[in-house]
Amino acid sequence: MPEIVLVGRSNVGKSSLIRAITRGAADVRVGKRPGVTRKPVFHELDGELVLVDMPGFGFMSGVPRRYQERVKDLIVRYLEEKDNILFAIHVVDAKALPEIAERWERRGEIPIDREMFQFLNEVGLDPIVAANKIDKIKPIEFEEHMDAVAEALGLFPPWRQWLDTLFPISAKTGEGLVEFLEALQERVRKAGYPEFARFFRTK
Ligand SMILES: Nc1nc2c(ncn2[C@@H]2O[C@H](COP(=O)(O)OP(=O)(O)OP(=O)(O)O)[C@@H](O)[C@H]2O)c(=O)[nH]1
Ligand SMILES: [Mg+2]
Repeated sequence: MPEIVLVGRSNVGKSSLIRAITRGAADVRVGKRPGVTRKPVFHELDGELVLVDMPGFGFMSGVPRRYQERVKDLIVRYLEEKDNILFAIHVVDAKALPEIAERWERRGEIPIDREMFQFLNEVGLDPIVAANKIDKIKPIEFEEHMDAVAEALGLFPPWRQWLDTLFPISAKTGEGLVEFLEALQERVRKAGYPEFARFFRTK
């Protein structure tokens, strides 16, 4: 069965986003603590398309580094080996990402989200980015903040150059959800499955 895979750091809202885009049709566990989703979770839509909720990668407080490494390896191997993935949804915490990326860069490291985003592009998974939790960003800071989100992913600002790739959204308030659903419809059509657009109806 064709798959759409959701990847992202722990606690960014991957499970919440699945719940939002399927409007409760998928039974999804959402957690207060990072690391709630520990294995890929498969949500079948009408026995035709699978949404795959991957475990979160990156730092999680209270979780051994060994485990974090294993999760990252599992995700990379999964994405490399499967040939039925239509595209990937890369979920980021739009509020937290700029500061996290800056911390990595100050240490002379490549931010893990930039690395993942590049990897998804390299393996041809045509990633679409859900910049989640925008309800936590002050409206007056929104444009500048989204530029920083783009930059953290290695996309040159202004972020509005990337309107077909980067989608500000809140799984909590539903802001940006319609635009994101429309983009998913477009993506499944482009991938050769126009009939799957019905899974992403805007109402
Ligand atoms: N304010 C706000 N909180 C959100 C949003 N989306 C998710 N959350 C909260 O963020 C926390 C993590 O959400 P999950 O959906 O479990 O995140 P996840 O990416 O699946 O996490 P893992 O399974 O640990 O990788 C929960 O407390 C959610 O309620 C959002 O758009 N805005
Ligand atoms: Mg989860």
